[in-house]
Amino acid sequence: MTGTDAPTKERSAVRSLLRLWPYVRPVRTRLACAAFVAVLASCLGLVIPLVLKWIVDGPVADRDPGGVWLGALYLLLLGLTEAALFGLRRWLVARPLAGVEAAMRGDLYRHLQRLPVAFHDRWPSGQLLSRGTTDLMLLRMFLAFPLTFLLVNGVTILVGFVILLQQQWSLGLVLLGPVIPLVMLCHAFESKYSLVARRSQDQVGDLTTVVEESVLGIRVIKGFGRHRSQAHAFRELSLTLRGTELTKARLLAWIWAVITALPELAVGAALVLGTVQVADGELSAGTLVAFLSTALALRWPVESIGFLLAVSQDAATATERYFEVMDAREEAEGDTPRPSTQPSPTSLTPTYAPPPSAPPSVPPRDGIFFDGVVFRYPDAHDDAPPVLAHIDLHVRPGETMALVGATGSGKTTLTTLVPRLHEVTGGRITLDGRDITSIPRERLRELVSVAFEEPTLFSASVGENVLMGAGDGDGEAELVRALDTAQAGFVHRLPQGTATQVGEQGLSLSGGQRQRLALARAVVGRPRFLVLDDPLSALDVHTEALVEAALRRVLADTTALVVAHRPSTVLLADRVALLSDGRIAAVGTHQELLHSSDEYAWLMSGTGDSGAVSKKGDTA
Ligand SMILES: Nc1ncnc2c1ncn2[C@@H]1O[C@H](COP(=O)(O)OP(=O)(O)OP(=O)(O)O)[C@@H](O)[C@H]1O
Repeated sequence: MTGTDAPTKERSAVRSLLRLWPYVRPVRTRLACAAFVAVLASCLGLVIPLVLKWIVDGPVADRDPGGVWLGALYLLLLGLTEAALFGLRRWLVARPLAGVEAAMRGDLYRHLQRLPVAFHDRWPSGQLLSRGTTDLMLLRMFLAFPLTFLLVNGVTILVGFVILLQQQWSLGLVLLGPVIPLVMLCHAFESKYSLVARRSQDQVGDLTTVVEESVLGIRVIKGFGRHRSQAHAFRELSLTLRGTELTKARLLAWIWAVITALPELAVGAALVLGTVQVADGELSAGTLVAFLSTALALRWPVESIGFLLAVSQDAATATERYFEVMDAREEAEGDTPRPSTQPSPTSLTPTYAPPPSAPPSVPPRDGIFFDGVVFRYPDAHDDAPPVLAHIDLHVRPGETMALVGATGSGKTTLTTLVPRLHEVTGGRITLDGRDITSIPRERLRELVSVAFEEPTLFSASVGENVLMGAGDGDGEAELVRALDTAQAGFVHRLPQGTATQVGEQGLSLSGGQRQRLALARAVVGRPRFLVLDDPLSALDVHTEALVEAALRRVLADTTALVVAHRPSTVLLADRVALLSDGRIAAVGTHQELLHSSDEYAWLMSGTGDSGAVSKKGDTA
């Protein structure tokens, strides 16, 4: 989701904001108290003109200095009480609302961790970041200020008009004149502003994505001298955002001007009419002073409505964006369709029909068993053939199977299906005879350990990074063994050994060092099944040979599927499977395949053109 595919139709701000109720519910008493205190403070402000009327018509008219001093004292007390009440309101809301924001952020983070990989493939990370930061901050501000003040100002305006009509109903009616045009204009403003608010918040997300990519890819940018083009992309987006913000400001200026001007005109008309009435002796001077003071006291509550509506729209948009992520379905245990017996949603319409996958008729076997596995990425085009068209493969218990295939043939994709990072579209995978969809995910991911070609390290110590793959009881001894297997002895030469912090994505380590730590993480828990995606690609031949020797010992009691590009990695394996055109084209030992498969021989020789060979239609 980016700014470009944001909803463009009108939506109800109130309905969006009501979705916040479950988070606001626990602090509702405090919020209600704060609102009550604010209404009290605001209405106290309306008593000030009445005291003024008493001073003008009483002590001033009677030339009584003592009375004037008493009036001034009342005014001072009223002002101080009003200020104290507003302070109390702020104290009442500050802590609970920080809690609401933290709870929402916590839920968002937890949910993001549980969303399937397919979701993260689709969503730019900047969009997710901006929802967890800017949008939630907007919501906290909305709950702290505009929500209360929409209520407070509404009540103040209502009470104010009752006082005005009581003081002099004809002048009060003059002030009520602009209400209907103002309501219509506010409605028009809201519908326009909501669209621009959505656009602006999505653009903040896009901008965050560019900044994040620029920081993470700083080496590529510098290496290719791409600062200018990257800066240009950033400037373009930031200018677009600036344009959107200016549109927001223009709309706000327009509604603010209208909301200020119309009541001012009405107050002007009431002043003229009131002066005539005082001159005719129909109205006391004190009443006119009180009337105009009340009208002026209502200026801020009326004028702020434009601003409050705008902030409420921003908050409604932020709520909508927050729940777009929260509504995405998490990885659930038993929700996997059984595509081998039912058609998948995508397979109902495509013009390309994958070969019919036979129902899983073969009895489940021990080890890792791929039975007629079909896979298509959820966002793939309907016409595109599935990445994996029909995979039948059996990795026997304790066996190490190398997976070889041309670039883009689907090797990585196949490895992600075993720990259910993606769900199969058809067929099934069993581990020791048990369908992986019937194994609780947490258990499945304890059974299956993975290491990917692109190793990710977290901002934590080396030890913590490696032990992420360990069971609860594993400690120092397991860590040392895993580091030894992965030939990661270099960590002992780091400044604080295994306690050394490695930076974001392990930036302070070399590619090969990071790969060895990722490998150590994969083997530390002595997993029953191991899935390695070309785990030795960044190592020099000598280190690779050492890692292989150590891995062979680990792999002896583990069932492993290892993606391999190089003969040296293939030699780790008992057998090799060749993946071609979405199927397993051949299975055998390295030597057997070298003789029986041209494509395999070509892939291992590292020369020639893959397309030419793969078109030869190698068979098993
Ligand atoms: N998240 C994704 N969404 C859609 N298509 C994808 C996605 N990831 C990979 N693909 C496509 O699936 C195909 C197989 O990709 P995969 O990464 O599995 O190949 P591979 O055999 O591991 O390649 P390599 O040897 O280069 O690592 C490619 O055509 C790729 O474009």
